[in-house]
Amino acid sequence: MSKVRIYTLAKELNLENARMLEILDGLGVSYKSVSSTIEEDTVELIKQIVAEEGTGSADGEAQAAAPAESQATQSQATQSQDAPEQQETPQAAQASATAVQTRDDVAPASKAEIPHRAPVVTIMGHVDHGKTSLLDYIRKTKVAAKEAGGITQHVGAFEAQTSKGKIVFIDTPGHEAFTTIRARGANVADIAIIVIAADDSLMPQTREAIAHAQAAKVPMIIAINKMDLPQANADKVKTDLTQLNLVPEEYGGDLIVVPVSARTGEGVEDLLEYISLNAELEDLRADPNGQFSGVVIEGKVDKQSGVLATVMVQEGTLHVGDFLVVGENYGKIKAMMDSAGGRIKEAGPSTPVQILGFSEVPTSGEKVSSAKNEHAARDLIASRASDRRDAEGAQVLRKLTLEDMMGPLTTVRTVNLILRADTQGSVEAIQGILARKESEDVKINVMLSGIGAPTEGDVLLASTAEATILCFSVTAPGSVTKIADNKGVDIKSFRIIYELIDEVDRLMKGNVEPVFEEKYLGRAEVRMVIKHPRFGNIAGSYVTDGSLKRNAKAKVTRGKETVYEGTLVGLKRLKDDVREVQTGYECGINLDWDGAEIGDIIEASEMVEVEVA
Ligand SMILES: Nc1nc2c(ncn2[C@@H]2O[C@H](COP(=O)(O)OP(=O)(O)OP(=O)(O)O)[C@@H](O)[C@H]2O)c(=O)[nH]1
Repeated sequence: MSKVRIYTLAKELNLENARMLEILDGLGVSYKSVSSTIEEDTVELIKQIVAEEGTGSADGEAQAAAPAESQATQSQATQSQDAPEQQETPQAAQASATAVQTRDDVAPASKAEIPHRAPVVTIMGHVDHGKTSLLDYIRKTKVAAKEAGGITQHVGAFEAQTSKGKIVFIDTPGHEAFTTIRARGANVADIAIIVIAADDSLMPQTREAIAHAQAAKVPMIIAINKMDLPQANADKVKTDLTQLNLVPEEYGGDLIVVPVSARTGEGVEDLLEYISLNAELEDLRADPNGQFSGVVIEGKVDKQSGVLATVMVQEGTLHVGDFLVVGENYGKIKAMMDSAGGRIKEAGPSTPVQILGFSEVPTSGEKVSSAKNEHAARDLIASRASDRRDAEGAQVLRKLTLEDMMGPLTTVRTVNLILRADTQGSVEAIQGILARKESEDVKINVMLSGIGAPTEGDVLLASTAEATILCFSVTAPGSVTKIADNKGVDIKSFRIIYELIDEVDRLMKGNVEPVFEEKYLGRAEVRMVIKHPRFGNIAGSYVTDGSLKRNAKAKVTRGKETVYEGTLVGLKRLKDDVREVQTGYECGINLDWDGAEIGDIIEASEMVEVEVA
């Protein structure tokens, strides 16, 4: 045997994988991941280094006893730049103040001292490829049976105990759950397992699942399932993956591919081991003493208990009696159950808990925070409600700031696309042309391409990744268009390839240099000020030039001085709300400001996009 896998050697020498990679980096050895193989000479060299350092086997026991601690010390130097972020929490600040005196009863202070947490894993893949069976197998073999009761109900996640520690599985398979959570800005999963049946290889939903994981930048592990079947062909799956630019390790890439069978259990231990390895490399940490934050995995109404919500604790610790705030609702935790149905009093990071105490059913993906007491919970809700109102009111204003619309001009931009066409030939032809269009400033990212009409899944992906769906010779069914409209996703269909390419040009150009110009609309003179019980002051005005439009930018001048700049939030003509009032007419103007006085001039303008050649 001449070559050895990195993680096997790490195990043999009782070294953390991270440390092993450091040594390899120091030696200038290139590798793809911890499961890459290294030459025998290198192995010998590493053994010498470890022996000289006196790390590894010699003090292996100590390391094993405190892995978080040892890794912390090793990576302290590199991680210190991350530390300020963590130190901002009051707990952490307090901890750093006391850390010098005693280390025993002190809250973690810097990232390196924050304990590791269990990885949260999601399973995605094509229908019938075995997602549920795989989850069931893991649940059956890796979840400790509860002493009392024993009936585990579906709560949306479960904790598996493996030889490498705890792994938390989101047990709603499929990418809908994944995207719904992500669509709300939360990321729960640390690792995505993409299940591919060995007798079926890559299918449309496999591609979708891969695109979802890539869009979320969540590391993937491929599980080739149904290896027990005589027609299983793992090599075909691996070759097919390379066509998506996903290259398995044994072909020289860095994609981890594990053959498994959910029926016989073959390979499942390996899969769990790879998950733990990956988690170790990701260096997942969370502070159990920090400010609590979590995400709703699932919410439902139970006939007997009432509203039940499964929350994934991401940071801090939850206790029975804590007040929780979700959106603009709050609740007090009356009881907490772990995912196996046992009652618990507290729950730390990476723990899915079922909570009784919410009055409204929270939606998956909603973020959960805690409040000291009921009063603080109400305050938080009040401030959220007011922020929301401000945001709603400011929507028009926001449209007007160039930065918001364009972002910084100097960075490389990416146009995210989902491509749908009638045949594989068309897909390839379009992709070929698009590949030649990329420039230094604008990258084109075809997140997903497929044959046939766009699906609801495409729309979900497009909405989270801000992608445009381009169709060639296929059109979206009405149900999909409706969802796209709701989510603000553009679906564009073309019958001529070059029209589609023109659209891409437009998107690329739009992304690089949209230029906005302020266009004068008209002005009005304030003739009287009317106090309105609900809307504040209304400026009774006469339009002297051009026209005024609702939602236009407004500037109020008094003599030579500009006294206000903001938005014309409402326009009335004889008590009716109107969109526009022309010269020579009287109207009531509602600004988001109450200071207008008789004689003031209100000038309206709007920002318009200028075509760039
Ligand atoms: N032979 C064999 N059959 C399997 C294996 N895993 C799953 N199956 C079978 O494949 C079928 C589909 O399995 P499921 O676990 O329901 O697949 P799924 O991906 O969860 O399907 P959906 O929930 O419908 O998306 C079932 O009949 C399983 O018994 C396996 O490893 N070997």
